[in-house]
Amino acid sequence: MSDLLKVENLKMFYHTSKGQVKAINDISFDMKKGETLGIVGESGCGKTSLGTSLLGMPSVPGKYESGKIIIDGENIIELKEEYIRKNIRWAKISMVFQGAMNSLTPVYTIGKQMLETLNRHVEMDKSEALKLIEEYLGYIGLHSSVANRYPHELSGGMKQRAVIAAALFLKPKLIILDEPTTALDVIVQAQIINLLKKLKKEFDLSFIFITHDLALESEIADRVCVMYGGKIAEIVRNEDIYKNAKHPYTKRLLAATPRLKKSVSKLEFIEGVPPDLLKSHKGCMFYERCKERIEKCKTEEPKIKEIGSGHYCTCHLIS
Ligand SMILES: Nc1ncnc2c1ncn2[C@@H]1O[C@H](COP(=O)(O)OP(=O)(O)OP(=O)(O)O)[C@@H](O)[C@H]1O
Repeated sequence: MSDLLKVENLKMFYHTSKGQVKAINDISFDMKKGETLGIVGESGCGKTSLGTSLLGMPSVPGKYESGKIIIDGENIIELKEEYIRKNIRWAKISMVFQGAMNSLTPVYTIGKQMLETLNRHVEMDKSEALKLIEEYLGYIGLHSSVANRYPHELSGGMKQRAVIAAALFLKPKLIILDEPTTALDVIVQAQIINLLKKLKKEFDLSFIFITHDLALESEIADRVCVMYGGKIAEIVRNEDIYKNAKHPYTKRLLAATPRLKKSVSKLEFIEGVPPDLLKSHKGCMFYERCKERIEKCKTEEPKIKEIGSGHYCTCHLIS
């Protein structure tokens, strides 16, 4: 598989009145075409910030500090907003935002809202656009009449399908899905996961799947990227995560995840709180909460290392 995305030493900070929030702090990884990369981590570790950064639109007051985001040979960070809007966003990389299905405007029909999304990115006459919308509703398993209905007339699963369809319009290569199944019941959650798997095959897609649910990642991801405090703690192949995760934080997250196939006498939790990203940190971000820490972890920041095929870890204890 060839490279689809390469992220090198990416830093994106929010410049707030209280100081800089180091939400993305020196992150590097790459993705192959056709790959699904899961991004997991506790609330506030930078998952959404990574998604919006990759899309070329960190939310205000976020700014790229350094690094590269290379998609199809172009470094998004160096490109002008107008060029990104016309040639990259939605055309090569699109995003289903967290809670998108709940931000559908209640007073417009689904068709009108899809039409607006389409018009924002491509010039097309109305009848052509409506035909395309019908076609895409079909891909995601909804009847074309859904275009004439209002959001309150649809179930959560149907609304989520509609926002996924809008992300597909320009046939991007990579779709970032931010918590796409949160707030849906488990049956609908499974339907959406199956739909994504089907679309992936049909459209030859790659996904970045953001969630705090490790069990869900094991259903869809090829590799799982565990984030902590604006950094990558570990990237591990899905099939290895339960038997070969190495980073103390990944191991603690796994111990805190309910399992169907294995009995767990007691679900653990991770004592302490995630680091304040407004503060400067010297050593490892996980130092305060790590049960395996050594002296070096307090003062020296660990670097990310490849420790196996496609397996990366940022920990002094692992070589
Ligand atoms: N627009 C913003 N302005 C200032 N700080 C922000 C902004 N957006 C996010 N942050 C901060 O950046 C850090 C990373 O936030 P982010 O939303 O990326 O985390 P997350 O892992 O996606 O969290 P969640 O799982 O709760 O969605 C947090 O400390 C958050 O408070």
